[in-house]
Amino acid sequence: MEIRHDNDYDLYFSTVQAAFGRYWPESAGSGVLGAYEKERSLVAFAPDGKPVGTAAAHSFDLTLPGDVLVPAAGVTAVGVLPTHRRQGVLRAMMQEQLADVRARGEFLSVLLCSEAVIYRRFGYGPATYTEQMTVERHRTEFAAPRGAGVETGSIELLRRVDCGELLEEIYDRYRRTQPGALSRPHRWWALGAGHPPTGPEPRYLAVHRDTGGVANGYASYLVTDGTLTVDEVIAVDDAGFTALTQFLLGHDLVKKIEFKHLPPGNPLRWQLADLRAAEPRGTDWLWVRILDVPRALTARGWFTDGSLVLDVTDPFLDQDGRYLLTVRDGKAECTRTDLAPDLSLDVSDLGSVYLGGTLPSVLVRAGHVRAHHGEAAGRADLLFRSDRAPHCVHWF
Ligand SMILES: CC(=O)SCCNC(=O)CCNC(=O)[C@H](O)C(C)(C)COP(=O)(O)OP(=O)(O)OC[C@H]1O[C@@H](n2cnc3c(N)ncnc32)[C@H](O)[C@@H]1OP(=O)(O)O
Repeated sequence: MEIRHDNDYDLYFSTVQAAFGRYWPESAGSGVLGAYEKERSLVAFAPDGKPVGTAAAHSFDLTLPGDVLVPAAGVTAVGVLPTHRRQGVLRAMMQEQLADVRARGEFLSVLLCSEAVIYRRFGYGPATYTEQMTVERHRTEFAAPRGAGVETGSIELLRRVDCGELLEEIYDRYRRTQPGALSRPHRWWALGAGHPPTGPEPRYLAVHRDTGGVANGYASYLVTDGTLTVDEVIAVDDAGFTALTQFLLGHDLVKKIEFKHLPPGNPLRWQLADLRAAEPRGTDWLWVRILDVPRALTARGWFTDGSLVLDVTDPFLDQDGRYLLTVRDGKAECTRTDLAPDLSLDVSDLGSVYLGGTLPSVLVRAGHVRAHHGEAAGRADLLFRSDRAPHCVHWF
């Protein structure tokens, strides 16, 4: 099998379509597939020269805990023709792609997976989670606010087509302080790539402005058949989030409001008079693959002093290693060590805990991670925590 880089769009696009068995309406050069980066598109060819698989990557910035922005490969469009599955095509493409990511100097790769059983073997672990929430209109009464978050700004209603670059600017401010968020390059907005509100589908946009008139949040929504569906609520602070959710929940002539993407730990349920009116349903979202343990661990911000010895296995890249992680005053050092380990874990589990969205102790209790003494899991929980729950709304 041969894997070629730098493929023409038509070859790449037609192979992705065949692998997924779909005809997407988007024509060449538009939508999420149009956002492809030629030099990062891989196509696998069978010995007879037929293209049988694809894997591509977008160049994103990922926000780490501590408001640190780092480049990350956003893996996408992975597919193998149904006639050539379970013959190692994906495995070969993953090897090639991770080597390419590393050659570019990136130490993180991220993806959204179609099935949760595929990517752990390649070193990816679920690292951010997202919540859906449905609230019936007649149960949307807010509890009387007492403290912070009381809103005095304003909301303007716009159509998607009238927003210009306003959403892009708000999103960019928001994602810089939200761990787990990905950049949405300008090209994506221009191409209408990704899910609403990036895409061209008709949407209403509630844009929030603070008391000084500065736009600092938006919510994208549409009403169909009595349901108001909210694609995303993006706000740079809690006051904006509260004002936008209050606006959406107060919409007349709808039976229910469905939030598709809320960050774990958001305050909405607690703001309703009826706590049970909004039961969250969670799912995994962004999966993280660490390619260079010391670089990854020293890049993020830390919030508790301490140290841990981590025995990390990485069978896919054949690069096991034992590391001493020492955190002082928000900064980490990470060096190879021969000291006895506190935790033994696969690199996919390190990816899961990296952004602070998965507790190491849960992975210990699940039997994924081995704790070598009674204090190890608790110490890891404290150390890996983030300043806020990681969340990613970007679809790619
Ligand atoms: C980031 C994204 O783009 S997510 C989108 C992923 N793509 C899809 O879901 C499209 C439909 N599916 C496909 O195209 C293919 O089935 C793929 C890409 C998922 C797998 O491609 P294949 O070439 O068949 O995988 P390959 O033969 O290399 O298998 C590698 C390993 O993964 C396992 N595996 C692959 N796909 C699956 C699956 N869907 N479920 C469970 N195990 C799987 C194989 O059994 C094999 O296991 P092993 O490590 O024990 O040997």
